[in-house]
Amino acid sequence: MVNYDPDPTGNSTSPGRDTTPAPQAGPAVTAESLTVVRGDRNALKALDFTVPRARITGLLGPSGCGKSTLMRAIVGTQAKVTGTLTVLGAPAGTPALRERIGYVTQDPSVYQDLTVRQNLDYFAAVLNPGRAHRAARAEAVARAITDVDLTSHADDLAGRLSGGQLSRVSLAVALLGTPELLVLDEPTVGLDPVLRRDLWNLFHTIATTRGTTLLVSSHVMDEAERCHRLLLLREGVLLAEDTPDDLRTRTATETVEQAFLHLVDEAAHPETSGRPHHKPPTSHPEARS
Ligand SMILES: Nc1ncnc2c1ncn2[C@@H]1O[C@H](COP(=O)(O)OP(=O)(O)OP(=O)(O)O)[C@@H](O)[C@H]1O
Repeated sequence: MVNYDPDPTGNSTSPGRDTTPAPQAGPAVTAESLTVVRGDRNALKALDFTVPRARITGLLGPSGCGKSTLMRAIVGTQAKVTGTLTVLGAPAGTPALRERIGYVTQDPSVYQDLTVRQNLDYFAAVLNPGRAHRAARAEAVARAITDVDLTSHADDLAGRLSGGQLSRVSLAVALLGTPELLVLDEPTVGLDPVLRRDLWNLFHTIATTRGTTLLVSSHVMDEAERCHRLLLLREGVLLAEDTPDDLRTRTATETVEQAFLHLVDEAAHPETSGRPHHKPPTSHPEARS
């Protein structure tokens, strides 16, 4: 443990040519020898990586590889973290970081018996209380509802929304505070292809126009193509930290999924490393669309 606060209670969405303005400062997240113990095993094993500012970094890997654990460490809710983890210039878990980070977990955290707008009004009031901020709150709520495309459901009870709609309400809550870092744990699970595309478009808009850093986890490998950078994780080990293009080039593969499988094989059989897989293997069992 070096700098982690142990008690944190306190139509294409592909990035293609990267036209995002250059980030102004150092990385949003820097990890050195980041290790997390969960139960009797290491869920994350001595990870070194950075997350650049104002970009979308995809955190990809199969179920159970440690994606949520890594996100929890970054937002400061994970116990038994060792190594160095610096977030927006401060040790992860520092209380002052809370209002600078938006975190959406896999479980929608909204009140089922309130409407979408009432939920957002409530969280806006918690973030920015007082009569003097009423107009600013109303503006923030209206913008967040538009951002996640829930205008037509604004007055529906959250308890009557679909899973995908509910997760968009959670995202809207996270957007209320205009966070510098947005950490999204599998935000597109259960969404139809149109909504997934729209959400990825939104992520790009947020990164490009607001300069927000996004860390987005997924185990759907084709979503990797929509990220500026990737962290590929397997069994708590970082297999790669690269752009999708460079990853494909260096593994001589055509898709990030093939690149992932190449790296898995390479890690298992280092003696054959350097021998690229030209032929795509059958679909990875964890990949789903
Ligand atoms: N509460 C817990 N206690 C002990 N071990 C846990 C706990 N939660 C998760 N783990 C273990 O930590 C490892 C990483 O889990 P994690 O939830 O971070 O994976 P993930 O990549 O986010 O998976 P998924 O894609 O299924 O959400 C797994 O081996 C898991 O079994």
